[in-house]
Amino acid sequence: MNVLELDRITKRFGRVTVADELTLSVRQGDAVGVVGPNGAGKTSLFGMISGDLRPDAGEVRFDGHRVTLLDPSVRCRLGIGRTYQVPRPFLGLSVFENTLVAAQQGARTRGRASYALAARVLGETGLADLAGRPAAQLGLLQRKRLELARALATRPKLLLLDEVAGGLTDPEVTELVALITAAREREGLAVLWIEHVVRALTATVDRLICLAGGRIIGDGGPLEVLASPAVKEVFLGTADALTEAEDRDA
Ligand SMILES: Nc1ncnc2c1ncn2[C@@H]1O[C@H](COP(=O)(O)OP(=O)(O)OP(=O)(O)O)[C@@H](O)[C@H]1O
Repeated sequence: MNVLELDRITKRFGRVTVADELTLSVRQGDAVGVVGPNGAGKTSLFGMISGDLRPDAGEVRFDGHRVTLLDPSVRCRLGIGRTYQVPRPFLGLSVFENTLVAAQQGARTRGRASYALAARVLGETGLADLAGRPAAQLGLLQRKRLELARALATRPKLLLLDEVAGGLTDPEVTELVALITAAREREGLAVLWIEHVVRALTATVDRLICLAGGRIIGDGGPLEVLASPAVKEVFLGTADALTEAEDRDA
């Protein structure tokens, strides 16, 4: 069953087209990577799924609902959780409080249930020992973990990850991949993951799409998509980086 359907969505900013009659389906439990050169429209695509951005035309359907015109908070309660490229915790709140807000507002839990959910997610994301620390005092990996914890605490059916591996060391990427894989296995959630760290994607996803100019120019198994001439062409300057990542993973 499809959890997400984008039906010919179009979005333009002046002369820049970030989605050009883009059609995409994601099935329940799928893990789909999203790559594309800078400015391809990846983050805008997430915005139209999460509700931060409205398409000019086309429809977004989630879990049987037409959500195209719904606010982000409503979509979140329906089961769309997302992380942002630049983590957005409430800096004045502790790690636990940040996660609790997500459990209450996103998953609509109350009282003891919300405390239990927040505590469980902090355990799963390796943040339990930092529960009382103000978010402002966290390092990069810990902020990324908190971003993930906040998204998971909304109990999503679809998790949108926007470059959660960027800026991390190799062992940190491995830890993050394990964490995301475990969350998928436990919750059966679908994942859409924008990532420049291709190694993280190839280790996690079953399917990769490549965006360029607001269109999908590659869709299929990760290695097959990365090897396609159309995808290599749009990456020109970074083609070597992609090949190196493939070689490392082989
Ligand atoms: N709110 C906005 N107003 C005007 N232009 C925008 C807006 N949001 C995005 N754009 C433009 O749309 C294009 C696509 O941006 P988007 O962030 O979706 O790309 P991306 O594929 O996520 O890029 P990156 O890999 O660099 O994060 C860019 O040229 C960007 O400048």
